[in-house]
Amino acid sequence: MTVHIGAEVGQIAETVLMPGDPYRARWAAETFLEGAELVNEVRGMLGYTGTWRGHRVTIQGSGMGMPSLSIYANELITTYGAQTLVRIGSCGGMQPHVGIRDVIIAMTASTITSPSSGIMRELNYAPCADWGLLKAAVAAAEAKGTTTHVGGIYSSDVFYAERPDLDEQMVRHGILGVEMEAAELYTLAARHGRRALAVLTVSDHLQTGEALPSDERERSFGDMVEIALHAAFD
Ligand SMILES: Nc1nc(Cl)c2ncn([C@@H]3O[C@H](CO)[C@@H](O)[C@H]3O)c2n1
Repeated sequence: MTVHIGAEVGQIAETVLMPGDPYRARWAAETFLEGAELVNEVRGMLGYTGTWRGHRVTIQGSGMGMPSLSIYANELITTYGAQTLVRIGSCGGMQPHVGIRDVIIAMTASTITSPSSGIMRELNYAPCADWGLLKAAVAAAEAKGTTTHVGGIYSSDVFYAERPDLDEQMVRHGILGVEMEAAELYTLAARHGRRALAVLTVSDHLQTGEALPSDERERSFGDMVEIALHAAFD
């Protein structure tokens, strides 16, 4: 066990899906995994391990924001030997052609700052997804007929942003959506030679103000989880 994860070493699979919301970890485990067992509930950040099509998978909540994700990703990588980490979560759409319910597969993740900014100092490091995971995720999404967008996203430190000038530059430069975890996940995976990807459902839209009705969120998130599982194992 670690400071923040109560599982025994061996109870966490080499492949880990990381939703921000621990209750979504429980829902995804109950919906997609066989033999799912609760392996973590420290601080209520639920984690489950089971199998999908015979493949061992852990679904572990990351919490909201890069500092929280950094804690769980570091411990999953360094103590439990996680090799593949796929963030599954929601994001806000930032382009007119990106609709709510669409899925964004994040090639890169821009930030103003991240937990790794301190060691990067003046280096403008470019966090990017694992190509093999990204390629498999796109193939799975196309096979499912899910409307998908592949490109750059923005990992913000705030949900209640107050920088319309930044939003303008991000939209101008093609940023597809905003969330709060992927950039640090990609950076940590690169640091430790692991594979990482973020598969996101557009739940809100910053331009149109549209939001996914709560009763639709579950089904939309189901497509995202399936894409993430295929990405990891196909
Ligand atoms: N900044 C931000 N903005 C919008 Cl429009 C979001 N839509 C979903 N999220 C994600 O959902 C949580 C915030 O509700 C965070 O974990 C974040 O990754 C968003 N985060």
